[in-house]
Amino acid sequence: MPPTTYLDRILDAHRAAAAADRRSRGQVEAAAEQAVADGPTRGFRAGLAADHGAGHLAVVAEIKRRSPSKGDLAPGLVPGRVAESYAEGGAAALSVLTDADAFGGSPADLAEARSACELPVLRKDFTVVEVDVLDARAMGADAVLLIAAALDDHELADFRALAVELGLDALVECHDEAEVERALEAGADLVGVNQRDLVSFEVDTARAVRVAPEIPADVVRVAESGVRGPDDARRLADAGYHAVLVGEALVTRPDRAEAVAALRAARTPA
Ligand SMILES: O=C(O)c1ccccc1NCC(=O)[C@H](O)[C@H](O)COP(=O)(O)O
Repeated sequence: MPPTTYLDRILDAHRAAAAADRRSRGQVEAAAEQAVADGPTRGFRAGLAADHGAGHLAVVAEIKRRSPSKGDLAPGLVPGRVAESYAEGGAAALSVLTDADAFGGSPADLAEARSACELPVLRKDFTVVEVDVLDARAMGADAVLLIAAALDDHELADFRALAVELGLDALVECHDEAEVERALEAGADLVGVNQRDLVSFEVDTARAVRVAPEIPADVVRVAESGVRGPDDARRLADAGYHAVLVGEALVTRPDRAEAVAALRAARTPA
C-alpha cells in the first residue's frame, strides 16, 4: 500500500469532520437557500474574465494565515484590512482559506473579508462532500474550490452542478494534463493549475506553463501557487493564463496593494 500523504491525511480529517457533523443536510440546505434568497453572488469567473478582457493579468489575492509547507505567514492578519488593501491594488477577486487546522482560517475570515470590499470571494478549502458546497454558499462565498485529485469523476460533475445551481462558480483545481481532461469532462469552465504538488509540497514554477496548452480557449485559466512576483506572473500571462492566485507573496508583504498592482501589470499588451 502506498504511504499516507499529507493530502490523504487532510482529506481524511475533512471526511471525518463531515461524518461527525451533527447538522442535518436539510439544515445546511436551508441556510444555502436563504443565502440564495438574500441575493446573487458577485461573479468570480466573470470578474477574472473582465479584468483580463481589460488588458490586465487578473489577480486572485489570497488571505492565508499559515500553511503546512511554510508555517506561520501572517497569523495575526485582519481579514477586512487585508481585503481592503488587495482591492486598492486592483485585485479581481479574493481567495480565503477557511480550513482551521492546516491554515488557521475560518468562515468568519471569509465573511469579514467579503464585507470589507466589493470583490468576489473564493472559499479555498478541501471540498469532500456536497454539504461543503452548500456551506460555501451559506457562508457568503461566490466560488468554491473543487480539487480534482480529491474527488472522483462523479463527485466532480455532481459537486460542480450543485455549485452552479446555487449560483457559485467552481474553480476546478488540477495538477496535470490528465486532471485537466477530467475537469473538462465534468463541465469545468474555470480551471486552476496548482504548481504546488500536494503530496511533496514542492512547487514547480514551470508546471502551469507546461499544462496551459491543454486548456481550451473558452475556459478561464488560473495559475495557482508559487508565484513569487512580476517575473513569474509575466511568464504565466504569456502562457495564456487569465489570472494568478497568489497567497504567500502577497500576505507577507507590508505593501500589499503595490504588490497586487505589480502582478496585475505583468501582462504584456498584445
Ligand atoms: O500552501 C500550502 O502549503 C499548501 C499545502 C498543501 C495543500 C494546499 C496548500 N495551499 C493551498 C493553496 O492552494 C495555496 O494557498 C494557494 O495556491 C496560494 O499559494 P502560494 O501563493 O504559494 O501561497
